[in-house]
Order: sequence, then C-alpha cells, then structure tokens
Amino acid sequence: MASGSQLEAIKRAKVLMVGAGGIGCELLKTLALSGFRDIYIIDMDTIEVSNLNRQFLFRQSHVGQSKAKVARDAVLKFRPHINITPCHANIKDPEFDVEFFKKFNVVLNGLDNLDARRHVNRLCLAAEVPLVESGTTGFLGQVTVHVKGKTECYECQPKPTPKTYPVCTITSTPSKFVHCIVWAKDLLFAKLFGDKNQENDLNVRSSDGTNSTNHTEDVFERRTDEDPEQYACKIYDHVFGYNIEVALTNEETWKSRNKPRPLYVRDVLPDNLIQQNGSLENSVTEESVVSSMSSLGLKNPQDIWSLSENSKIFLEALRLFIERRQKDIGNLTFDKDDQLAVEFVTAAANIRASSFGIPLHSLFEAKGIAGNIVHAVATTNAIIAGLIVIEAIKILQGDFENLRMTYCLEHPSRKMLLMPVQPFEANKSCYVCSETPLLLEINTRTSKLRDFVEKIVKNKLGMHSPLIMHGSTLIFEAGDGLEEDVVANYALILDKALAELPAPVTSGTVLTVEDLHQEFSCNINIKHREEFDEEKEPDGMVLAGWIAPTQKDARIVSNGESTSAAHPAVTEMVEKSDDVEIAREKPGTKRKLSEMSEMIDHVHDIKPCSSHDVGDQVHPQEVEDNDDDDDIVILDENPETRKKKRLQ
Ligand SMILES: Nc1ncnc2c1ncn2[C@@H]1O[C@H](COP(=O)(O)OP(=O)(O)OP(=O)(O)O)[C@@H](O)[C@H]1O
Ligand SMILES: [Zn+2]
Repeated sequence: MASGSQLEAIKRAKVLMVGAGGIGCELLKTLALSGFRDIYIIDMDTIEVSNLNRQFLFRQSHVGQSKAKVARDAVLKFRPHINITPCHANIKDPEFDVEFFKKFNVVLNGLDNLDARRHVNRLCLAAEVPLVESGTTGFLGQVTVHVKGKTECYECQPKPTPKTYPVCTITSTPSKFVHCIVWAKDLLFAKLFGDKNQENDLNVRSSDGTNSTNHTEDVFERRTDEDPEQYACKIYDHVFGYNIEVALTNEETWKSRNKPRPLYVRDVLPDNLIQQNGSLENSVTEESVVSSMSSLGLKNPQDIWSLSENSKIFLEALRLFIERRQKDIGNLTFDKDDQLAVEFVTAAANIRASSFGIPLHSLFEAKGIAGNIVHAVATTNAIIAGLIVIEAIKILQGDFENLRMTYCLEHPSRKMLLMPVQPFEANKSCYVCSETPLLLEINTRTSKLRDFVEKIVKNKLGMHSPLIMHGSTLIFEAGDGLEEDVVANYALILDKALAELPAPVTSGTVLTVEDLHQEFSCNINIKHREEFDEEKEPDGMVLAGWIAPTQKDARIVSNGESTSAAHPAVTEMVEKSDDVEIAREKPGTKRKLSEMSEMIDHVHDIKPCSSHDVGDQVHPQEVEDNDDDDDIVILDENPETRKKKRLQ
C-alpha cells in the first residue's frame, strides 16, 4: 500500500513508456493499478498471434492492430478515468526529440533491442529525465535505473557483443547444429533470396570446378529456360554435393576430422521426386500462408524430419519462393516469423548436418536457434514490471538513496529469487555520459570514409543520422532531408580514403561525431596504424578509450574475500557472494552487475578465420569449442557443485 506522499507523487507524474510488448503490457496494467494517471505509450508494432500467450491485454481479434492503442483501450476498461496517450510510432522518429522527453518525469523502457535502448538512454541524458530500463530472457530479467549525475547511464558498461563464429567453421568444418543453422540462414538463404550485391562467403563455384568469378555461369543465377524444380535440384546438388566434393579434396582439413558425405538429389530421393514434390500444389491456396510443410503434408513442427523429408522440404520451399514469393526475392533477410523461410533454413541446416554427421533437429528447435529465441516467461515479465514501478516511485519521490538495480535469477540463491544491488556510479570513461574522447586506431591511407561511417559511427556508436566534423569543416552527414546533390557528393566522398578527404584525416586528427536526433556528440582521436590482424581485428580498425570500470579497479568482494573476476556476471556473483550487495574495493561504493538485457538481442555472426590455425591457443575454433555456443550462463541446479552451466 502506497503512503500518502507516494500517492501524491504517483498522481502528479507524467510517465513515458516505451514498448507495449511482453513487459509493456504488464507495466501498463501495474502503473494503472498503482494509481498513475498520465501515461504516454509508444510502440511501433502491431499485434501478432505469437504475442497473445503472454501479452495479456491483447486478444485474437486485435491481431494486426497497434499495440499501443489496443493496450490503452484494454486498460481503460478497468481504469476508465486515467489519461493514456497511445502512439503507434518508432521512438527513434525525430518528433520524439529532447523537448518531447523533457515533458516527462520518468521514462520506463519495455524494449527488446539495443539500438532503441541506446537511443532512449541518450535522449534521457540530454533531457535529464531519469530512465528505468528493463529486460527479460526466459526466467532471467533485470531492472536498472539511470539518473544523470547520480548513477551510471545505460551505456556506461560495454554490452555483450553478438556471438560470432569463424568463417571456416561455418563454410567448411561445422561441428554443431548451430553452425549449420548459421550457414543456412546467413549464407545460403542470404545468397538465394537476399540482396545480390552484398558480400557473401558462400563458395560460389560453377559446376565444372572453376571459381564463378573466372567462369561465365553463376550457379545461383536461374537460367531463363530452367524451371523452378530443375533450379532447386541444381542448387541442392551444388551446395550439398559438389561443394562437399570440392572440400574433400583438401586432405589437410580432414586429417583430424570426420569427412562429410556429399549428398545429391538422385541418391537421397527417388527418381520420381519432382512429380511427387509438386503433386500437392493444390493444397496451397492463395490465402493461406505459403508453406512447404503443408504442401507436403508435414504437420508437426516438433517432429525431426528424415534426410529425405528435409530434402523434399528444401526443394519445395525453394520452388514456392520462386513461384509464390518472386517479388520478395532479392530483398529478404531471414525472419523467424516467415514460415517458408524457417522451413527452408531448417531443411538446409538439417541436410548439411546430415552430411557432416551432426544430429538433426526439428523445425521448432531450428527456429529457436535461428531466431535466437529464448522462450518468454510471462511471470518474469510481471515481476520485472512490478520492479520497474517500485523504482519509478522512488525516483518520483526523489528517494535516490534507495534506488536499486534488481536481477531476477532463474535459480534462487540462498532462497532469493530477486537480487537487488545499489546502482553503480557513472563510468568516467563512458563516451556517452562523460566527455571522454574515444581513440580510433585505423589505417588512414587505406580505410575509406565508408568503413569509418559503417563500422564505427553506425555500428559501434549506434548513430543513425551522423554528422562528422573535422574542426569546423563538415566532412559528412547522413539522414533524411538532405538535398539530392549533397547526397550525391557524399556518396563520392564515402569511397575516398580518410587521408585523401578534402580535409585529410591523419594521425592526430580529432573528429567530432554528432547525431542531432540523439542529442549526442563525441570526439574521436585518430591514430594511424599500418597493419591489423585479420583474425583478431577483422574490422581493420580498433576503437579504444572506452574502458569498463571493472577492468581497472573493481573486483567482487564477498565477506571480505576478493576474487579476481574482472567483469562479474550475475551468476558469478551468486556463485561467489553471500551478500546481496557487493562492495567495490574502494569502501563505501557498491558495484552493479554486468548487463544481461541484450542476451535476447544476440545474433549469430560470422567472423573471418584462416584455415590452418587449429590448436592455436587463441584460435577461434578452440574458443568456440570450449565456449559451447552459449549466450547465457546459468548455475547448475545443484547448489553443492555450483558449476556454471550454459543455456543455449
Ligand atoms: N524503436 C522502437 N520504437 C518503439 N517500439 C519499439 C521499438 N523497438 C522495439 N519496440 C517495441 O518493444 C516491444 C518489445 O516487446 P517484446 O520484447 O515482448 O517483443 P515482441 O516483439 O512483442 O515479442 P517477440 O519478439 O517475443 O515476438 C515490442 O512491442 C516492440 O514493438
Ligand atoms: Zn555512461
């Protein structure tokens, strides 16, 4: 029961809620029932059937409608007199600028991606509005609070980077099903249905053994006289048969590994395959979702298909893409909600797995791996939403002393499901909330402005509409509303090496990079470096100067006993600590735990590797083998052993 002063603060508060999904639905309900009266809610999505099991404000009849609007209507049914303003929009739209943010007393995030979270963080800092940030991954979750000048900001700690796999493991030597999924999704699917101009590491060889670059025919191009079935068989034979035969010629590779088996349509399927394959075409109606499973009469997504069933699905899905989804071809990126794409990727991954002697998986499992899905747990969302409201109330009352970051653990430690931790102070070298410049080591003679913009400014710094200045000279800008000739001029400049720009960027140059939409600016000191290690520094540049505070001075101390952990994950804390609060070495300050919120946003990535580095200590293959492909570290159920176990 809220006290009088709490109720006053609640009644007066203007709250901005971003995201009306799993956490958002719970949050809106809890805010309304706690007495909040003025809530602005932004969500860019419409309701999908898959949301209904946990986003309880939505019903089947709402599918296709704006989440923000339906959530508002649902809550007004039991709290008719409060003011909820729904907005079906992207929080990154320019209208949600710093002035907009300033209208609110607190911002509450129920988002599901790093990009939007960083954007909100920057605007909250600029507008000086406190932010309560949240995330859940299955049974795990956390609520963190970010108040400018009092706590760290959301970006003070580097976020976990996406899981990457060495290119050679993916293209040549898969040893786990996830490698086959990454191959099927990021290479084969992208090659067949994605942007033709993008770089792709899939071996594109023509059937006579020469590399396609030296040969007139590209197997992936469909000839005009080739019908979809023939084309599908050609692709099958090429990627599962011919390419494997070519790989087998490299005997070195197979000395210490099991050899893969080349697979050809003629061996895997009966001769009359093509007729069989297309014979159920009539079962696919115009209105229904295009699906090779239903076309072939396979119903249960939890069944593990045989090699021949996977082969049929592969050929049928490819045929259906050509015949029914022609307009999408060339623009597709894998989407876990695209049934035909999931079927194709499952089948392709399973056929490859079969070739390499890796156990096959069901469509349900494959979809989970391909879409990085950790199944959402409604109760975790409800707990997290409750905690968001508790922290929001403290903020509204100005009770900053008692703010807590709270972690929801899957396996309660010392009978505690929730672990509250005092917020950590701001990282003095955070490039977002402090003015600390970054340092970029780059080959200024060979790296193009485009590389700098894409790899550093957009990917690493998360800017969308950047403006790059060299002193008072504007080098580059991107974003909507630029004149055509300006855009054309920048397009030319992008292909120039940094040192050859009209205002040359060389060692010692300080660049200022700004994103006006994010009200965010930072300086980057440029240091020329001639060479980079292709394997360890695949970007060909290294951004430094953004040091997590944990690296230097923070260590976990539990009951007076320090450990050497540099950047503790929540589970390590559970493992080693008897206390809820964890003191830094410096007495009187407390440290918070590393973030888990991005775990769910992880994507599988591929990084380059050379082919002869097996056995090397730092070889990615070895790292990956030990690492077991995991994103989330959890504790073993048995508290005695307290071993770390990993959750895929
Ligand atoms: N940039 C953004 N602007 C506005 N809303 C956003 C933005 N990014 C994400 N969201 C919203 O945040 C919500 C996150 O909710 P949740 O994590 O439950 O995801 P979901 O898409 O509803 O479910 P799932 O991904 O599990 O199918 C979504 O409703 C999504 O539309
Ligand atoms: Zn910061």
